[in-house]
Amino acid sequence: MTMPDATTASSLIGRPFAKMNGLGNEILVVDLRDGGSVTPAEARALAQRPETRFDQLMALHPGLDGVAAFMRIYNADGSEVSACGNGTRCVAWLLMRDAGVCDLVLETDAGLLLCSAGAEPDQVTVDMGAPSFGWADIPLSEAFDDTRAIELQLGPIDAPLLHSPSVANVGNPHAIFWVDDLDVVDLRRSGPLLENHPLFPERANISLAKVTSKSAITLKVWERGAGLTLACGTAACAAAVSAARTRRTGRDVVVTLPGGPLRIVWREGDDHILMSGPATLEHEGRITAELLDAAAA
Ligand SMILES: N[C@H](CCC[C@H](N)C(=O)O)C(=O)O
Repeated sequence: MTMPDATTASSLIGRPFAKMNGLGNEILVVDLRDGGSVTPAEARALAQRPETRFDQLMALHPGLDGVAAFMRIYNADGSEVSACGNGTRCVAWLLMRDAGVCDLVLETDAGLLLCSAGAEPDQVTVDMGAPSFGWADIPLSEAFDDTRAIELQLGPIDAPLLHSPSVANVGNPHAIFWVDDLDVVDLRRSGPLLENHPLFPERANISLAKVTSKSAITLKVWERGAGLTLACGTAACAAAVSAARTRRTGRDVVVTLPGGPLRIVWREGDDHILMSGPATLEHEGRITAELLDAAAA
């Protein structure tokens, strides 16, 4: 009798998946509400396959009563995180399609996320909850009283290329550098240095943000655990609230990323962040041992 190897014994075999994207941010949704779980090695294997390639994997598990699903979120490097804005829009779009409803609630470690269908068939709005700005909430390894501009710079001490980022936690940690030119540095080189800077004990998502009006920001993002992506929903949220906190913009902005625009409203009153944008289905399928066999490598 041959012993099953890791792939044939995987709880993922046969589970349905949907390959989607949110403004080009590649998302793989795997439905495990009937059981199963994802290991970091399995996530890394699926991230490499053309059929299932992703920046983030959204694993759906049974949620509390009234919740459509509990989401566990994995970056392409296999690290598990607590928020993914584009991925949440994709999951909401898929589950609203399957249930024939116009709104639902999703749950993550970071809390409950109210999702609703937008005016256009591919548009979804997610209430991402309220941001945190305390240095220990980001988290940072040093105390800063004012997290609208912390002491961090890149480049010559007397003429830094990047400096004084705003930081915010919107379910995950973000550092937003304000620039006049989104190409002032090559994020493929400076992104990993900043993502892994000792100031960020849980690493961080790194953005270059250019304010173009009181209601418009353009953004480039180096994502923690995924690298350069075409879009990052939580970075758009972090940039929007940071721009408002520093009086660079109002609280209702369009954030344009390389993959396209997101509308972010930082609501007065409860300080919840409402993120609106598209969710696109590419194809659906089921997980096979072949798709996972890189995990055994
Ligand atoms: N890389 C992020 C998770 C995904 C964020 C992004 N894809 C989004 O749409 O929010 C992190 O490690 O916190």
